[in-house]
Amino acid sequence: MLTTEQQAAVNSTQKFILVKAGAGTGKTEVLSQRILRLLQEHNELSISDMAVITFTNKATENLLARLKLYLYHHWKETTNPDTKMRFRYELENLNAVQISTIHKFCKSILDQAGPLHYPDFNYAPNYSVTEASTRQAMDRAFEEWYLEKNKRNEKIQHENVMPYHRFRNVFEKLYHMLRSQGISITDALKKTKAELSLDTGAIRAYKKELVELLELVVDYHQQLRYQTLDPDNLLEYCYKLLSRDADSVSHVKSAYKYIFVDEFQDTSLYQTGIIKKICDGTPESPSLFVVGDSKQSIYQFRGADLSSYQQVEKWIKRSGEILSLSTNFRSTTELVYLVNTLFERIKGANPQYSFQPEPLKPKEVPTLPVNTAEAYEWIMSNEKEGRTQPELVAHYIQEQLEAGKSPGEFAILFRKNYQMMDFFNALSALKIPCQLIGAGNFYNQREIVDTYKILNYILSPTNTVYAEEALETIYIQNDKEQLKLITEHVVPITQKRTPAQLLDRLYQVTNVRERLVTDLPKAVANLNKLKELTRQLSIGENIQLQEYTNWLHLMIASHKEEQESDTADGENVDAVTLITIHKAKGLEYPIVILPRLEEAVSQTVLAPPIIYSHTTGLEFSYAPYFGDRSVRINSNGYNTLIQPYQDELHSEELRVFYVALTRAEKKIVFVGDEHCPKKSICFQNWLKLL
Ligand SMILES: Nc1ncnc2c1ncn2[C@@H]1O[C@H](COP(=O)(O)OP(=O)(O)OP(=O)(O)O)[C@@H](O)[C@H]1O
Repeated sequence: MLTTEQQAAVNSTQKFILVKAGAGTGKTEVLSQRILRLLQEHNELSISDMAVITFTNKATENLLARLKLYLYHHWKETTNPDTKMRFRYELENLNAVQISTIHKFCKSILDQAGPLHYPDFNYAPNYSVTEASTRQAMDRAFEEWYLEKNKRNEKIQHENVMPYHRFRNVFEKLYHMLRSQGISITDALKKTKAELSLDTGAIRAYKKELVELLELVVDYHQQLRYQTLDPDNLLEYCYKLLSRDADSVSHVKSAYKYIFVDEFQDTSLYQTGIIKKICDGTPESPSLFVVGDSKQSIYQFRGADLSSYQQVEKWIKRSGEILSLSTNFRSTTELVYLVNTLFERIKGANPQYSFQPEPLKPKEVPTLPVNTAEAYEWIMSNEKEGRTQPELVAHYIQEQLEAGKSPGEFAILFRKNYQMMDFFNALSALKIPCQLIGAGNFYNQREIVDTYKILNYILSPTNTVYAEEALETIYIQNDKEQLKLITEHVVPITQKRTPAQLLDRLYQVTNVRERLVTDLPKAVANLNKLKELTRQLSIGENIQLQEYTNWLHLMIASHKEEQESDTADGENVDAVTLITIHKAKGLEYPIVILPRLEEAVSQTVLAPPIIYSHTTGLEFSYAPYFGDRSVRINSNGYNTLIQPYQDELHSEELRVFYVALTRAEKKIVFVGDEHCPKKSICFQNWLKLL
């Protein structure tokens, strides 16, 4: 039974509606019920008159399943033959209607309008969507720029602070960040150039190089984009198209009478722009129904922008209706109180974080004092002494299964993709049925990511960050002697061997395959596969280790989150689910296990060499590559930017943590380590506030 608040959202007759509410309060539920109500009340309406935008492929599946169920029930219950026929038709059409991610929605608009030829954006009739064009543009720009510098005998300032491959890496991240956040690169260049005239000496030289490279990359990317668009382009182009081409706007308006957006807190600047172009308040404008929770905005790295969400909120406040829901239907009273108390305290201790705790109401009013300790338990590892988290968790689940629980009740939620494999292997070793969601991609397996880390070390053995990262890998397993072997036997031959030969050498020197083959045969198979892929990659191309490492990085990064379909993921099987917190958004599980709570955001993420200021453009902080790395060269604006930047990163971590905790229906199992440093900003230390 819907609550009064929920009914208000389902039945509101306003044209623009925002439902703003915390986790588990039924936002997706009211969105689905509203669709059903509209179909029931308007005989002429079909679900194909609606566009439903979700955030991930997983969320699309989830919503489709709910709609299918409601349509089916209505079809079954109705006695009116016309209605029966209509609902049967709707059910059959459900898979063909526009229920999709924003990327697919934009693609459908571009496909309908294209091919197009504007001076700053165009695309071929048969364009494909891939990440490859960014890499190609980057390759060409770097190659050309370095050549040109050499030809003119000009010194490259960045060589003082980082080797070629690292510079490329840093630059690629910068370019991706600017584009995914919808920052106009023309503006970024203009602002940086304006500051450049105020800078002097080395700072000016560094900035000048960044500007030169950015201009080149943009130029090449523009040329390549005719045939291949990347996911960021889809949103950018769709926005530009709708801003300039009134016919395209009219076409979308006539195609849809209703637009629904789930998880609107993860909207980006472009997405907001697209929605506002379509739902512009004119009589032909489709109605808009959006649901969101600012506490669950966790896709900043892909361009999610809370200020865009807040703008839409203001706009809907003026032209429509804002509704809220307060009862959490997902979790037990103890869990609801736990979440309320914990986030209130974390925010109290860290007022600088952009996170507004809003207490949730439990579905049943408690009569006795609520004991939040019943909502969770702890598992403490001691990784240093070999009491590892994957093993402890696997044994915990085994005991629970012996006590009568079923595997399908458990979900292990991870902060990072690469953390999953060890747990999967530990569960498999105990023959516990388990399914990995969305991590079935080769390049994100731990052994491949570890190979990338080792290659970074081989390329820059004096870099302490790389050395630390290398120690943690499956190659080294914190054995400094192993690292020494690599330094002595692999580092000196980097120039003389192909990447495939170097991998072979690395495997031999570290004995990695022999050490892993019994416990992790799949990891060994993957390492062999990587070597074969590498061999094929170098055939016909004289590829150097630096380029190879860049390529590997791109493979890992571009498969990072769900850009591509992940519909092959198993549904409704009685198995323990292993999934990232990001992918679990919108989903729910009886018992949630949260491992690796002691892991903090890495220093490389917390202090990136280049960041962007909306007033002064690109700002940087570099440590000299040779010599004393503690003496940094910072551009004028970097120091004032970095603290708010880090606060924002930690705010996002807090939101990720909120999403994780609110997935649970009955219980949460926290998994931390006895050696978690007291001062580290991590989930484990936040939990001490309980
Ligand atoms: N009125 C209700 N009565 C019983 N159960 C409900 C009611 N409303 C929602 N639920 C259930 O509560 C759970 C959470 O609902 P839903 O997933 O729609 O919440 P949400 O606000 O979208 O959550 P999140 O923000 O975490 O994605 C679901 O299992 C849903 O079926």
